[in-house]
Amino acid sequence: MSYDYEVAVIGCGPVGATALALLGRAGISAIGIEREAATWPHARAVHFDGETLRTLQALGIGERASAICEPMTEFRMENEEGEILFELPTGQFGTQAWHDDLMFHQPDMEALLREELERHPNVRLCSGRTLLDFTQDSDAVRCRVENADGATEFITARWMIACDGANSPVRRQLGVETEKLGSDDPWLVVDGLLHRGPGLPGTMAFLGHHSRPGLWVRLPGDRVRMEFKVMPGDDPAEIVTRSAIERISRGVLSVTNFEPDRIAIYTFRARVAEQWRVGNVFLAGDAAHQAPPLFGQGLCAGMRDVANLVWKLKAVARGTAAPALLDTYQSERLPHARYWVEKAATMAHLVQTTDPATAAGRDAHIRSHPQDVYPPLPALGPGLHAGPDDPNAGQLSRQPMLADGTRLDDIVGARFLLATTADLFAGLPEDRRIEVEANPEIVILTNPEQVRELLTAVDSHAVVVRPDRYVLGAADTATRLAELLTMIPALTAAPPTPAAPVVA
Ligand SMILES: O=C(O)CCc1cccc(O)c1
Repeated sequence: MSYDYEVAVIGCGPVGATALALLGRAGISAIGIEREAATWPHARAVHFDGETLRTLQALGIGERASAICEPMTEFRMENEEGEILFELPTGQFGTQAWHDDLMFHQPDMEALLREELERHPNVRLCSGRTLLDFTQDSDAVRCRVENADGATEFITARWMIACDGANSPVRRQLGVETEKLGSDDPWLVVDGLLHRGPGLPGTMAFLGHHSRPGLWVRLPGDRVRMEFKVMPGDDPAEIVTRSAIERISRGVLSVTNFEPDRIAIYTFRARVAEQWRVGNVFLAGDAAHQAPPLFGQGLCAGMRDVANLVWKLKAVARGTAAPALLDTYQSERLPHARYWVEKAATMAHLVQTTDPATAAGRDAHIRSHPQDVYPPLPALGPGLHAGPDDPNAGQLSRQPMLADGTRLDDIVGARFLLATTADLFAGLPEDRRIEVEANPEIVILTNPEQVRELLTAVDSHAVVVRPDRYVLGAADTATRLAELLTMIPALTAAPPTPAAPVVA
């Protein structure tokens, strides 16, 4: 079977563009089909975590992305009376060798991603084209696409990644249902420039005001975002006026000091698609999961989706892994994303209570359990790792920053990493050692400066990390390490069988 491209990416917002850029780096031929002729001029997402920066680093744009972000400096929650219920430390370089929390203006970030796409001749972004429908068989997906001039054409691809948003036409055509995890609540989102006036302190505040719950977010430059719960009795036409915004922001966004560029009512939703893979079609980003913006994980989760998927597509396309590896996309990513959707829905429920007695109970609980506020990072669901018996398996690995300022991923690239003590590696059977050393998909590091932090984190003498930076497993004996290595597809895959794509 021949096809025009190995991958068709439907929808090229930040998640789709990242998928295309990762495919570009991986040398996989891909087309992006984007309905809009130009990128949206307004922000939707505003927050990346350190893991996302690591994905951008893998694209070679980590520093440039970081330069257009502002680190979060303070994250707190206050109640109706202005009492601070929790304040989380922010602003530090974390385990990913980037700031843990970074705020950005989405149009700037999308421009950077699109610029990156230009560098890859194997990927092509087609804007102003709409996927009308598609069919698939076991070999390929056939897309019927409408061009800007109204003409239709057919594009075939071995796989499709649908990054086509919360309303995902692809998900609908597949008949995939979504699981609802919280209530649907209308909120007013206000974005703009705060030219004069201090705004609220810090970068991120959950305003647990039972009279009108809200969020405060400071963005790079003069940009700010505030979100307010729409209350019973609000007049939808009045609530979006500048004087209403001055009133409900308690004067923070006043008519004279604040210039809005987006005022919209949107619905906080918590949803997870029940199936993320149907044949050769994969759902990613908002097509697969939607969370209220508490914890700012919506886009981060979408970036994780495509970071998880693309290295697997490459391995299967190049014959270094069996096609069954692609089944681990849903099994690993769905529970992980669901965790964040559930946590965000729970936090949204707590923040937006409008009953004073319930709010008082919430405040008392947070005062006595401040450590419960920020959820610990989840592990991947079952898949290509040694969990659940190995507590490190399926967890995000750390990224050491070396003494000369090099980030370790820049040495590892998009490969498996075996970080180990020299002694443990020497204990492997010789034929296994030679095989691992000869495999171009695996980097072996034994230099103590490079591996110390990784080994300390897993409290072991060896750790295997996947190309998406998740831990495959840790080992303390040569026998266990040899077992772990058998899980690396490139060491066990059958010989390649893929048909060569015909690049249009
Ligand atoms: O309101 C938004 O869109 C994001 C809010 C946000 C950003 C970063 C961290 C966080 O907890 C919430």
